[in-house]
Amino acid sequence: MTIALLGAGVMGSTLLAALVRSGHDPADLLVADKSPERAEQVAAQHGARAARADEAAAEADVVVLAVKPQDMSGLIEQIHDDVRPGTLVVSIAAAITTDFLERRLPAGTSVVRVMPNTPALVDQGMSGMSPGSHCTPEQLEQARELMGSVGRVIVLDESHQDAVTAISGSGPAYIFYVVEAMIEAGVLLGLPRDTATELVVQTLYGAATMIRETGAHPTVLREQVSSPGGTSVSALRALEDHKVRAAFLTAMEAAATRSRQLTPPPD
Ligand SMILES: NC(=O)C1=CN([C@@H]2O[C@H](COP(=O)(O)OP(=O)(O)OC[C@H]3O[C@@H](n4cnc5c(N)ncnc54)[C@H](OP(=O)(O)O)[C@@H]3O)[C@@H](O)[C@H]2O)C=CC1
Ligand SMILES: O=C(O)[C@@H]1CCC=N1
Repeated sequence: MTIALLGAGVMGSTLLAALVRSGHDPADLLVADKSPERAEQVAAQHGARAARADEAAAEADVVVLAVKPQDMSGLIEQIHDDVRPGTLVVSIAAAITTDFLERRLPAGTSVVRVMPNTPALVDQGMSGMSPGSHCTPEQLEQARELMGSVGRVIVLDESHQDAVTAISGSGPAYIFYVVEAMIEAGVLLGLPRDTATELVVQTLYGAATMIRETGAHPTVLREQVSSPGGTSVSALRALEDHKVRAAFLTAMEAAATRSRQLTPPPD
C-alpha cells in the first residue's frame, strides 16, 4: 500500500516517522510539501520518497492531507485531477469538514476526517476519526489502522470534531503549559531548574500512568493525595481561589469556538 503525506510540517513528518517505525516500507511512502527542499529533507530522514503533491496523489492508495486549514483548498485544486477512484483521502486538518473535502475532490471520493495530536511522535497519540459519506467500513478500518500506528483511535460523529480538537488535538499544549508553570514554581521555591524539571516530568508521567492503569476516577486519585489539613489541599484551595478549573473550561470553549470559526462556510 502506498501512502502519500501532503504537507511535511509538524504533523506530516510526525506521521511519516511513525509509519516507518511501525514497519511500512519507506519506499511506499511519498512526501510532498510546498517547499520541495523541505519534502526532500523530511523524506531523506526516513528513507521515503519526495514528490510533487499531484504526482504523490496519483500514485498513492491513501492520501493524507496534512496542511493548515487555510491551505486546504489550494492543495485540493493541485491534486484534484490525479486522485484515482478508490483512493482513500485522510485529512488531519482542524476545522475542515468531510463535506468541504467531498465537494472539492472528484465525485465519490472516500474521505476520513481525523484529529490527531503531537504525542503521535512517541506513539502515544490520540486520534478522533469521522468517516465521510462515501467511506466504506473497510476504508474506515484502513484509516483506523493508519492512525493506530501512532496511538489510540476513536471513531465518533463529525459533530464532535470541534470538541475533539479542543480537548485532545490542542490538549498537549495545555499540559505543556501546566508543566512549565510547575517547573517555574519549583525554581521559585529554590530548586535547581533541572531538578524541578525532573520532579515535574516524572510526576506527570506517574499521574498519567495511574489514571490509565488503575482506571480510578481522577477525583478519587486526587483525594488520595490530599491528606486532611495537609499540603495538597492547601494548594488545591489556592487553585480554586484563582478559578483555575473555570479557566480550563473557558479555555477549551475558546478552542472549540476557534475551530468553528476556522470552519469554511458551506458552499
Ligand atoms: N500541530 C498540531 O499539534 C496538530 C495539527 N493538526 C492539523 O494538522 C495540519 C498540519 O499542521 P502542522 O503540521 O502543525 O502545520 P505545519 O505548518 O507545520 O505543516 C504544514 C506544511 O504543509 C505545507 N504546505 C502548505 N500548502 C501546501 C501545499 N499546497 N502542498 C504541499 N504542502 C503544503 C506548509 O508549507 P508552508 O509552511 O511553507 O506554508 C508546511 O510545511 C493542520 O491542518 C492542523 O490543523 C492536527 C492535530 C494536531
Ligand atoms: O492549534 C491548532 O490549530 C492545531 C489543531 C489542533 C492542534 N493544533
